[in-house]
Amino acid sequence: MAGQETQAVSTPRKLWEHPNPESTPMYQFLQDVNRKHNLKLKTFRELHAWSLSHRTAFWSAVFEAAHLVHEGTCTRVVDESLPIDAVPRWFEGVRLNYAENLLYVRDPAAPGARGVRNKEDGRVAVTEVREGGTGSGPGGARRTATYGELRARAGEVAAALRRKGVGRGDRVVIVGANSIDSLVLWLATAWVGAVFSSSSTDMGVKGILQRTVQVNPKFLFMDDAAVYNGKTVDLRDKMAEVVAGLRECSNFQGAIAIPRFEEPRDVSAVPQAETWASFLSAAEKDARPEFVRVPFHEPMLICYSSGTTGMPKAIVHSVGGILLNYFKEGRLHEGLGPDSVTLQYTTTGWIMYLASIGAVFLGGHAILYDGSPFQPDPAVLVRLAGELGVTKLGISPRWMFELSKLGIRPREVADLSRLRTVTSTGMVLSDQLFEWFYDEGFPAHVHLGNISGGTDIAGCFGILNPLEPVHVGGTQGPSLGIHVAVYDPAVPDGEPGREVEPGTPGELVATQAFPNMPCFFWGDADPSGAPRPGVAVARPGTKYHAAYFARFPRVWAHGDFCVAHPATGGLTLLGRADGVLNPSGVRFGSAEIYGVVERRFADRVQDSLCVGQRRPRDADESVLLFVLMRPGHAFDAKLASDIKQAIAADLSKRHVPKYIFETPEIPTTVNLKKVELPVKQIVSGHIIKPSGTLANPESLKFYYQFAEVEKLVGPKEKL
Ligand SMILES: CC(=O)CC(=O)O
Repeated sequence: MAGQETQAVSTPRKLWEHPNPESTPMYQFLQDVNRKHNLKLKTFRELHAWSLSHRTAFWSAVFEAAHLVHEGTCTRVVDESLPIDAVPRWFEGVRLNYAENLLYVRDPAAPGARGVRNKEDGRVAVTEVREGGTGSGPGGARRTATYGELRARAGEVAAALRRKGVGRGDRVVIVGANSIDSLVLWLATAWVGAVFSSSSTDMGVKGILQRTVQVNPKFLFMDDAAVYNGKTVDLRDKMAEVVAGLRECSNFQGAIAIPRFEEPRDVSAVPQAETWASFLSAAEKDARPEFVRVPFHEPMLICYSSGTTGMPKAIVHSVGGILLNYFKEGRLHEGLGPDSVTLQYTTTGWIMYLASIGAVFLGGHAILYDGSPFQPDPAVLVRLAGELGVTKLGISPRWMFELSKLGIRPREVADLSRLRTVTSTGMVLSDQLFEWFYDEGFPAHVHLGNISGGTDIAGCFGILNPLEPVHVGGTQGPSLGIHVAVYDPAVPDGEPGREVEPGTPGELVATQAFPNMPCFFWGDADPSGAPRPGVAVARPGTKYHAAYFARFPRVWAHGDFCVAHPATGGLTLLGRADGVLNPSGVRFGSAEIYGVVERRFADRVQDSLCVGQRRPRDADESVLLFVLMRPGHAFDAKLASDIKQAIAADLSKRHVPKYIFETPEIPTTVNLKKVELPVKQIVSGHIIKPSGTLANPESLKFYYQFAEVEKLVGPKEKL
């Protein structure tokens, strides 16, 4: 597809459709809406259109279907007259608690005043699998917790937090694994009305502090060790450095070391640190505290944008927004429920951590995996999915790519008969991986859901739905209740945007408010810190507005470049908007180039990075493509020329990069997303300060020489 030209309207290959759509929660929800509102909606698209034109009715229906444990009476669902940049409040008058909703269900008939009953005590809620604990390798571990155990443990930690003075609005941070202990801490933090924030143990100290200092936490919890890629890492030195960095935080009271193995490590040499056991012992006899139910729009979770060039944004999400949106996505779009067994591969430092534990909210069983997805071998997650009867696997295109290159066919590795859904996010899912998934990878009955959204909305703009088929390429379509549109990228910043026709690429925007917009950025709205009990929550400030509303007035610009398919209505992501390539005025996404390299050269090229170069002296933008070779394969002029020819043939001559070079390393975030923006800035002549979010900041040094690319170009275009 070329730049701003319109795509030919041919329907891509159909890969999957639901054998019995009427059995799905999405269909049942549609019928409920029809009954209640005397409507005759038939299709997902009709339901989606209604969800936009009747926002109050739609979100009320989601609220009712979710059976949220709450108190208070909703005085207004939302002021529909407010534009999205007013960041309207939702469900005013409703108070609720995140942990309570994960551990209990609403039951007005239950005895007692709270109108709730336990989620079944004996049912397994979570299974933690540490790398190596998959039945095939030594040294690993598995643990499970039932709903009863989770409730007891979270209650005990909540009591300890209360005793230490942690309450509504205080921040508690963890640097920990995707483990039961981390989940227990999250539940306990939410239990007392405090705000939770997590980072992964593989982040560098600078990255952890760039995130954590911003939110001025009362306590840091940190694992005392980690396992990754077959290695055990002692984290006590890192803990000491993080504690030292947190001393500048006025609220900070100390660190608690969580034992990652049976035997806790001695942390007596870490200043201001105590063990998990000593932290808990102080509150041993305390009664489990009452849940602190907070207003719907009050903060529950802080996550961070990757901030590949500057400080990460500390994005604050509300308790109500998270719960309601997760019900909409998990239950309606993905069909999850009490019978579900989910495995979302993620660290605690990525927004997918929320999805990783989401099954607990819906009464299901969440598998928490900690470690490399390729240890002891690349089929490990497939075997685990078969063995534990996983019904939904959440994974990334990178994982599928590696399996496809290694010739691993998941359907031949394990019994995947119980698997219903595989979701993929983190990067653009190429067309060839869609085809691989059904032709070679997974059983035909599995629903492949390409999803896209992100940390900013703790959810998705483009998502799967069971009422429409899956075709090659893109997400199936928009998420209910979110008015997604594609705007003309040629409109200058700050000027009113205009929608482009389906088939024409542009910037992904949302035009109407939705409940899972962030409440504010920490430190942006209210530098003094937390909301105080009884005081209204802070409102978004200038950084928030600059992040989303500066591009087009009164419209949320998400920073993604995408195209809506004219025939299927699917939404295909083409890359980040700030990475859009624009040589000679032709705009296209880097994902289009990656698709060709992946499709045609994956046997030799492991990965690639494509950026635009525009220095002050340049009249036009040049496109630079960097390729990372697979071990044992050499880069040469012939390969560069073959890649150029393939891009010309598959896309157009105007897509062909001006230069192709070999690179020794591609910069990525700790969540393994490759990052283009710092490289784009570097090759355009800027000196940048790498953010602590990068997994390999040193890799950026290589790219500075390309600011003077003309001096480097030899006959082979190779360094
Ligand atoms: C849902 C997502 O979009 C997750 C991410 O890649 O940030």
